[in-house]
Amino acid sequence: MSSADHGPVGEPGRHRAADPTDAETRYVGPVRVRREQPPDTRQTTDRRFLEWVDPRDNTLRAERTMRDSWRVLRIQSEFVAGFDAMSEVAEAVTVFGSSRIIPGSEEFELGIRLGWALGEAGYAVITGGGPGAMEAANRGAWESGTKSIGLNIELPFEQHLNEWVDTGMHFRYFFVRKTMFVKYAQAFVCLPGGFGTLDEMFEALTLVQTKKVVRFPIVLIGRNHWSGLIDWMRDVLLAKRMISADDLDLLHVVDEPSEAVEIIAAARAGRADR
Ligand SMILES: CC(C)=CCNc1ncnc2c1ncn2[C@@H]1O[C@H](COP(=O)(O)O)[C@@H](O)[C@H]1O
Repeated sequence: MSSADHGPVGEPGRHRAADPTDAETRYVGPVRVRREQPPDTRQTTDRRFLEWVDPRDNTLRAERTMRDSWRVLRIQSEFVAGFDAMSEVAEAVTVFGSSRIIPGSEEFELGIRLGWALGEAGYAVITGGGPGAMEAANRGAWESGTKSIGLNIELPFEQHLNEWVDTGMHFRYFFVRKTMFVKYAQAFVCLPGGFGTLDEMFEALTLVQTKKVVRFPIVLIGRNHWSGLIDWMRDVLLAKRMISADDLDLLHVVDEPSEAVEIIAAARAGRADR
């Protein structure tokens, strides 16, 4: 190869990464990218997808139309890869919970015990694959010997699948990943958590309330953490008739993993009686 293939010899900066092991590597979906300008780490696929474009600007509008068409294919491929990866999952429970709790804390231990109890009862455990409660539940699942699944998401900062995942996927689109959480699980268990956990809990709740999924228990573990929210639902939402009394029964609040497993097993028995 001539030096012309590499650009002018001696041009400042051109040959700095001569040792290929020095080049930084990142993944854009299935594509490995090296030797580039640092990516704008705030730019995730979801963010670009949801970004507003002024349709009165003809150039931008034409670009958006083309980009969105390609995007549909990428979204499709993410669904296909997800369906393939999950096709052998039999009975499973999805566990949500704070990404911020730390190993050694009481809540982390609770997550481990939950993953373990679900595994012992014969369920695979699905989580968001990240740190905190997700890692704890995956760890308990792994240690029990059951399938330990992590469905990770691209976020504006670097993401790792926790080390206790045996089947892992990395999604670019939030809504594709959310479909997987519901489609392959027979129940949701929420450990204490923040906005992400609440989002996942309310999504499940509306799916059950509108009967998009049936006989699908949603168990909240940690009375201390959840009781204020339940009280607010009763005192405000129910009092104003924005929900009905049965809607409150869709949430089971418990303290112990074994109670969660009992509720899930009872729903399984109900499904078997159908
Ligand atoms: C240290 C840190 C913030 C890492 C974030 N890394 C994450 N990786 C994977 N899933 C996540 C992450 N953060 C939030 N989630 C999703 O949102 C929920 C937790 O959100 P939160 O921490 O409660 O609001 C999890 O159940 C998970 O499905």
